[in-house]
Amino acid sequence: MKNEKKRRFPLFIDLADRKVIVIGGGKIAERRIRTLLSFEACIKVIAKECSSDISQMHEAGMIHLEKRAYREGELDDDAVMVLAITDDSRVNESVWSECKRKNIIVNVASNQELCDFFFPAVLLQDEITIGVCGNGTNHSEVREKADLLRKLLKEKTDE
Ligand SMILES: C[C@@]1(CC(=O)O)c2cc3[nH]c(cc4nc(cc5[nH]c(cc(n2)[C@H]1CCC(=O)O)[C@@](C)(CC(=O)O)[C@@H]5CCC(=O)O)C(CC(=O)O)=C4CCC(=O)O)c(CCC(=O)O)c3CC(=O)O
Ligand SMILES: NC(=O)C1=CN([C@@H]2O[C@H](COP(=O)(O)OP(=O)(O)OC[C@H]3O[C@@H](n4cnc5c(N)ncnc54)[C@H](O)[C@@H]3O)[C@@H](O)[C@H]2O)C=CC1
Repeated sequence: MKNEKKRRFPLFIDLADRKVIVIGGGKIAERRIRTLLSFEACIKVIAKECSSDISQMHEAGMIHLEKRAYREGELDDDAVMVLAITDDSRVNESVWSECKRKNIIVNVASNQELCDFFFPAVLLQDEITIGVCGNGTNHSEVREKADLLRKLLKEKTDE
């Protein structure tokens, strides 16, 4: 089966108080940090520049932010996962190499081949968590389906 046709198996992990490192502080990083905060992860962000919302999260004590470039070799061994989300694919690839050496699970937003796991669209309702993920061929469709499910769940709750 060709790689792009492969289905991805959903795993549900306890992230409470566990260290997740995010390299990059732009649009995608912000969206994913918001999601991770719902799971009480201990989030460390390393980014040259970052969105004002990410700065505010740091000031409010919700995350730990280091505003600087990623330094090869710096990733903490006790991280449960690392997200490489800079707009420089070479930087993302060097984050990937370090994670491989240190056996840390890594997601590289710019390269599906370098993802140990994929970041799903996440829907939360009471005690239920729903993760939506495609096979990597149509990201917009994943977003549309997730939004449709969000709408349906909201309608059910409002009934
Ligand atoms: C494979 C995956 C790997 C990973 O885990 O990173 C990946 C990869 C890539 N996405 C790209 C683009 C877009 N992604 C979105 C949206 C989402 N993408 C998400 C996940 C994933 N994206 C992983 C599994 C996805 C799957 O199953 O298909 C979601 C679910 C979660 C999240 O991101 O939070 C989120 C919906 C969130 C929600 O609704 O809640 C949109 C639409 C939008 O933003 O409106 C666009 C623009 C439209 C387009 O380009 O199609 C690019 C090209 C980048 C470039 O060209 O620079 C790559 C790189 C590549 O394909 O190699
Ligand atoms: N998987 C997905 O859903 C999607 C993935 N992407 C990928 O994610 C990447 C990031 O997208 P956006 O967040 O929109 O980009 P952006 O331009 O908003 O943010 C990039 C961030 O990377 C930081 N950065 C750059 N070099 C750095 C370094 N050496 N060390 C630390 N931080 C550094 C910048 O300071 C900035 O905070 C895109 O280039 C693309 O490859 C883009 C769209 C969707």
